[in-house]
Amino acid sequence: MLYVSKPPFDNPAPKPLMPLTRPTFVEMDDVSVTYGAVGSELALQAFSVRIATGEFAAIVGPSGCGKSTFLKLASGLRPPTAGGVIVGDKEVAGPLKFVGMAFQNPALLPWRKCLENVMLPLEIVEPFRSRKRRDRELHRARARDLLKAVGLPDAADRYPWQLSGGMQQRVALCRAIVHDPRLLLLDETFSALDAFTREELWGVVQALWLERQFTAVLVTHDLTEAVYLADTVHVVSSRPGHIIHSEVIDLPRPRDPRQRFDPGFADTVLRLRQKIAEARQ
Ligand SMILES: Nc1ncnc2c1ncn2[C@@H]1O[C@H](COP(=O)(O)OP(=O)(O)OP(=O)(O)O)[C@@H](O)[C@H]1O
Repeated sequence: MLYVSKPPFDNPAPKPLMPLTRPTFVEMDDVSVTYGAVGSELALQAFSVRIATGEFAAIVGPSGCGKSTFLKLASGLRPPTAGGVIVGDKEVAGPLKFVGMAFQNPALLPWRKCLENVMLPLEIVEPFRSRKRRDRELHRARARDLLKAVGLPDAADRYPWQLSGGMQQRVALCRAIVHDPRLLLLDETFSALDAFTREELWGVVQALWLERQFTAVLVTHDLTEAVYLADTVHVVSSRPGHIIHSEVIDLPRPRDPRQRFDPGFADTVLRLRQKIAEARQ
């Protein structure tokens, strides 16, 4: 059972802890990660977190506190040095097939048209891979439908370099979810975009998440983005990172970017900012 503080929108002070009843999907207990020789570069220490199935969680914290390291653990790209990492009821023992990832850089393959970029995971991840030849047209339709869903109906036959940065990031989001991942990891996915494009992409991600109901974890430096998108925001201490504050964001869905000007929203952002400032001291 996950215990987090209740949303504060009617009151600037955090409310007492309350239970979140959905089953846990990502669970880390007392995790440490050391890079290099033992003890030389301790990135995470005593890091514990629970993220519920279908939840949208955000991880925020000072630069270098271990946010990306957390994503490597959750995706199975890196084992913990100590402690346990359970995702989807199983101890993580290697890269997980049911994870989708989108990064700050869309990292699309420039020699492939957008449709073929979106289809890439279907060529790698089972069971799609084995059915690649037989289901080729179905896979193309799947990718094409996703491009339509994110507002890019005409991008399928264009190359990434023919699109704007925001359009490329939409294509990257399609690629991240085309294989129906149970867990979507977003590593500063919106941080290189201009303010308007970023807001548009928040809406795109929220709509995809509401429709498909995967578990999502967003790592970001943007507290407004975290409060706007997440059900729960976790604040990580400075290195070696561990969670020092967790807060439920109880705004109704679907959320509207205009809500960020509400006093309660601003109070929450300010409080999280204060927590990060304390973490840096
Ligand atoms: N491959 C590596 N080898 C050695 N040290 C590393 C490696 N990757 C990360 N680190 C160190 O581990 C710590 C945590 O890094 P990480 O990238 O997880 O932090 P972060 O919170 O995502 O940083 P930022 O907010 O700046 O992106 C940092 O001190 C970093 O220098």
